Amino acid sequence: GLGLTNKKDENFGEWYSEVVVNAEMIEYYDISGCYILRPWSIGIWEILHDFFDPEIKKMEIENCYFPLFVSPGVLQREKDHIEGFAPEVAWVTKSGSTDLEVPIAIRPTSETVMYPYYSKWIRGHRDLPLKLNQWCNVVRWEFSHPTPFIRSREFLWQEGHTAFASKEEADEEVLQILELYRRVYEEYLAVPVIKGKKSELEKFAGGLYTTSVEAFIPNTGRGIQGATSHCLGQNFAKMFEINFEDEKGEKRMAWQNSWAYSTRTIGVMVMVHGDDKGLVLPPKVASVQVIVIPVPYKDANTQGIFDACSATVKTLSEAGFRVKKDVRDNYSPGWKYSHWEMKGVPLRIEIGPKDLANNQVHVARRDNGAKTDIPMSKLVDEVANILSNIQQSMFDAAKQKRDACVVVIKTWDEFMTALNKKKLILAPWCDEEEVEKDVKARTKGEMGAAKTLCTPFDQPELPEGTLCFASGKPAKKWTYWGRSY
Ligand SMILES: O=C1CCCN[C@@H]1CCCn1cnc2cc(F)c(Cl)cc2c1=O
Ligand SMILES: [Mg+2]
Repeated sequence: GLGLTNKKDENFGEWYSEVVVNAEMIEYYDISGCYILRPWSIGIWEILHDFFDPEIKKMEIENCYFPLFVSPGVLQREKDHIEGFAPEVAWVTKSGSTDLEVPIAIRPTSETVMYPYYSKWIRGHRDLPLKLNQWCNVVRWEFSHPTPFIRSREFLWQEGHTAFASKEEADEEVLQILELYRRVYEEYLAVPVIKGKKSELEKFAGGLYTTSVEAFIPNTGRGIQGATSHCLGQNFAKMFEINFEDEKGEKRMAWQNSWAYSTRTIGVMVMVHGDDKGLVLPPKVASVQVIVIPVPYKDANTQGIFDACSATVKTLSEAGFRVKKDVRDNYSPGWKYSHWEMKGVPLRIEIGPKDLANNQVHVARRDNGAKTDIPMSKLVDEVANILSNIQQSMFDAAKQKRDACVVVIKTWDEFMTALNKKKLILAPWCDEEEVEKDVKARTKGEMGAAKTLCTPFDQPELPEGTLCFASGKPAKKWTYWGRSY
C-alpha cells in the first residue's frame, strides 16, 4: 500500500530511508554511497540557491567554476590538513584501457585547486578583495555509514573562497555568511540552529578558526553540523604564496575565508519535520506549495469541478504560489491525498460538488491535518495566511522540540546521564584540548563518542568559580556537547 512501513519514533533509520524514496526525493544507485537526486529534492536545492546566490552577489562575491580534477603534487601541498583525509580522496588512474602516467585526484574540496591561481591573480592590494564562489559537486570516498543527503560519497554544495587585505575584513565576512546559513535553516527549512565557534580539536585543521550553525535531530539525539564558515587566517596564503604589495609597497600575506553549505541541508529538514505519513515540507522550500484535487461524485457536474480546479490553479499561480492540480483519472481522490501527503505538500485543496455549489474550496494542512472551507472570493488571502502560518508553526514546533532536548549540566555524572538520554548538552568547559580528547575517550562506544558541537556565541552567564564538568578546572565557557553525525 501507499503508507510507510516504518514509524519515525520506532526505527528512525529505516523510516528516513523510506521517506526519502517514497516522497520521490531519492532513488538508490548501484554504487554505494551515491544517490540519484530526483526533481522533488533538486527543487528544494534550487529554491535554497535562489535565496543564497543573490545574497552573496549583494556582497560582491562572484561565481566561477574550477576543474573537478586535482593534480597530485598540488593536493599534497597542504600537508597538515590532508594527511587525515588521504584515504577518502578518489583518484582517476586510467583512460580507457590505458593507465594514466600520473593519477589525477577528484576534488574533495577546492582549496588546492583554486589557491595556486589566487597566488597568480593577487599581486597588489588593488587585486583584493578577491571573492569567488562555486556551485559544484565534490567527492569524498567516506567509509562510515552512508545516509542520503547526510553523508554521501558525492554531494552538491557551494564553496566560497575569499581573500582580503586585513583580518578585520575576513572576520566580518565569516559572520555575514554564517548569518546567511542561519537564514537558510531557520527562515527556509524551518530548522532551528545554534551559531557558534568550533573547538580547536573540531575546527578545520588548515584554518585559523571555524564557525558553524549546528542543528539537532531529536529522534537520534545527535547534533549535526548544518553549514560552516572558516577564517583561514594566513595559513593558506603562506602555503600558496598568496601575498600582495600594500599601499606602502610592503609585502603582505592575504587573509582568507572559506565557507560551504551542501545538500545535507535537505536531509536535516526531512529528519526534523517528517512524520509517519511521510515528508512534511515547509512552504518556503516546497516546489509544490498547494495541490488541487478534484473530488467528482458520480455524474454531479464533473466538468464544473474540473473547471473549478483549473480556475483555482490559475488564480493561485498568478498570485505567485507554486500550485499544481492532480486530475489523473486513474487514481482515486483518497489515493491522491496519501500520495501528496507522502510528498509533504503543505496544503491540499479539494473541490467536490458541495464546494462547487457553495463557490468554496475545502483545504487540508499537511503539518497539523487541520481542515477548513474557504470561499473562492477569499482564496488568495486565506492561502497566503495559511502557508505563512504553516511556515512559522513548523519552525516554532521544531524549536520547542529542540529546546526540550537541551540539558544544562555541571558534573560528569549529569553529563553521562544526559548523554545516555540522547540530550543536547550545554556544559561549563575549561576549553582545554586534552580534556576534550579525554571526554571522547571516556565516551567511546558503538554509538560514537561525545564531542563538542560548538561554543555558542550567545553565552549564558558563567558564575565565578564554576568548574569544568570533565576536568574540575576553572570553566572558561559554556559549550554544547553531544553525539553527532
Ligand atoms: O569546509 C569547508 C568550506 C568549503 C571549502 N573547504 C572547507 C574545508 C574543507 C575541510 N575538508 C573536508 N574534507 C576533506 C576531504 C579530503 F579528502 C581532503 Cl584532501 C580535504 C578535505 C578538507 O579540507
Ligand atoms: Mg569528512
